[in-house]
Amino acid sequence: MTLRLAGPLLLIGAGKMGGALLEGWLKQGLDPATVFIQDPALSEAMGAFAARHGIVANDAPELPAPPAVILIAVKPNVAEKLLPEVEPMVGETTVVLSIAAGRTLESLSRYLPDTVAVVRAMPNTPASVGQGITVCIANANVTAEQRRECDALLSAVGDVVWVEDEALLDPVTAVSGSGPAYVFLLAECLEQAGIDAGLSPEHARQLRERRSPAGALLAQSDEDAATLRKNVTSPGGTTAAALEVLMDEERMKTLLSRAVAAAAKRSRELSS
Ligand SMILES: NC(=O)C1=CN([C@@H]2O[C@H](COP(=O)(O)OP(=O)(O)OC[C@H]3O[C@@H](n4cnc5c(N)ncnc54)[C@H](OP(=O)(O)O)[C@@H]3O)[C@@H](O)[C@H]2O)C=CC1
Ligand SMILES: O=C(O)[C@@H]1CCC=N1
Repeated sequence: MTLRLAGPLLLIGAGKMGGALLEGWLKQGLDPATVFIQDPALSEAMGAFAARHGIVANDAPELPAPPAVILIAVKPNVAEKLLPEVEPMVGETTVVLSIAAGRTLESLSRYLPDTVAVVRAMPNTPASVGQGITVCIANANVTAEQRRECDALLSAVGDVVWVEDEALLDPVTAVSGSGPAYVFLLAECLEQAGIDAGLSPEHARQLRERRSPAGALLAQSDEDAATLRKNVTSPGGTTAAALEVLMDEERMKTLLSRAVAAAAKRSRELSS
């Protein structure tokens, strides 16, 4: 189904995540004429992307009507400073949708009138290929229609989960928001390890590029990750030798637990 909103979409901050979402929405048929980008420091690539699609992008785009959705996709510290500027753009039916890590509903609402509808969401960059996951929470002003619009936008680029407990957003940020970076780090490390083991950089890269089907298998299989891992591991074989290094004394598990705990802690710090 083609993605449509009841009014314009104002994207404030078209960087890596805002850009990834926009790419996903256009792929899902969102009319670029309804999208406006406000970003004083648009990258050359995003500027060219916007121009190619005929999207108005500057530091103060003129909108034909109050926006249905104002998407705040700037860094968390910028989001806070920006909110007083956002206030005059909010129309009667506008919902302010923020993806800023750690920015709570309370801190987002602080600079807006009490009646403004605000949704806090945590997406991830696989949204650009329609395979993201976003976890959201709405404040009490969000109407069923506004929730439907946010849901439509976010489900156009992947799965959407609504929660009632805002504290969940910290571990969600640590696992799914930041999670793609851990997978990319693994890919980087594997590529380098291949080179260290004697592969040419070209071969190591080629083999890395072929690894994404493992993600597809994990997504499509009825088996859990541990079973899929065991399916690769022949007793006494090569995988077992590698996993002994990674899993000895729960090394990998401990390292990832520490990494996720550090990210969740940082998310909580950003809210204060
Ligand atoms: N990247 C990710 O995977 C995810 C990011 N997020 C959240 O999304 C938000 C954006 O992150 P990300 O896309 O990575 O960051 P980026 O820095 O890539 O994007 C932010 C963009 O906003 C611009 N900007 C700065 N000030 C303003 C302003 N006053 N008005 C409008 N635009 C402005 C930035 O310019 P400049 O570069 O000059 O500062 C940049 O182009 C963050 O709050 C982050 O927590 C959430 C989930 C995942
Ligand atoms: O690194 C960050 O703070 C943001 C939030 C999740 C992914 N990127």
